[in-house]
Amino acid sequence: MSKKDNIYADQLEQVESFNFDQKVVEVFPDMIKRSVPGYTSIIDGIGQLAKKYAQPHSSIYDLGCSLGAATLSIREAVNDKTSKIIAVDNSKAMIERCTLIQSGYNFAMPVDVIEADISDLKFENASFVVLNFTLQFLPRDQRQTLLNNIYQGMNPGGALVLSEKLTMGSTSLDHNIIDIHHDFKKQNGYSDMEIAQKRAALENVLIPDTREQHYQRFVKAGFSQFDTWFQHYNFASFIVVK
Ligand SMILES: Nc1ncnc2c1ncn2[C@@H]1O[C@H](C[S@+](CC[C@H]([NH3+])C(=O)[O-])CC(=O)[O-])[C@@H](O)[C@H]1O
Ligand SMILES: O=C(O)C(=O)Cc1ccccc1
Repeated sequence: MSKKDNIYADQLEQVESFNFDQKVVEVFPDMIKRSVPGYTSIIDGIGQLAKKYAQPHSSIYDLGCSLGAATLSIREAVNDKTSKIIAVDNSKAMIERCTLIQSGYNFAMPVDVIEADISDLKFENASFVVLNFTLQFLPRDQRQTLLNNIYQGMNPGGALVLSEKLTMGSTSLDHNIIDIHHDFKKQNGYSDMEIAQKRAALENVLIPDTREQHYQRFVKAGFSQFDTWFQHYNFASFIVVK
């Protein structure tokens, strides 16, 4: 059972930039479910999509795996011991906890949990790649290269699932959707102060793109087929097929 997220519940003298440290690990399942509309549906959907796209004798990548929720969903949905999942995160605290969690399950598909920067990876024989709310934390100038690398290492017929917080640009629509997302967080028990302090912590850390920016990157990397398979407010998930 995950502890309740109260990281921003008290007024802080100075709000530091958000990072995935031990404090966040302890509350992460609670934090992400109360903060990301549709998170549980997306995790379930990733398992279903893996059933369609994961190939035997191939590698499946979960990039920015955190505690490995997507990895678990795939391992549960795809009962194949000939393929393997490589779950990667650059937070030591996340990787330690993720390793412990994954070892507690007895699914057929083996899993390697690795502490690394996803920008340093070389992809090989990939059939299914997951970036579930991770690309938004990568510096903007590294995003295209990562997608190119994934495309290069992907087998024909393979697929990428990319989930992201979107921006609608500097528009009144964007302002209204952000307001609605904050109302969602309030309904899930966060106070106005918690919402404001978390927002400040994420400034310049979580940098959202527009749907068009994502679509342009898919085309530039070489992908020909893609669509939005899920969206709840400004949180969307794309399926991108090679
Ligand atoms: N360059 C990087 N290299 C590796 N990991 C990174 C990098 N940058 C950020 N991360 C990692 O990406 C994860 C983002 S959380 C993903 C949720 C998960 N996918 C889930 O399905 O529950 C999303 C969120 O909290 O909004 C964190 O664990 C970071 O350490
Ligand atoms: O909390 C938010 O406002 C978010 O955008 C999502 C989120 C969830 C967990 C860690 C960082 C960001």
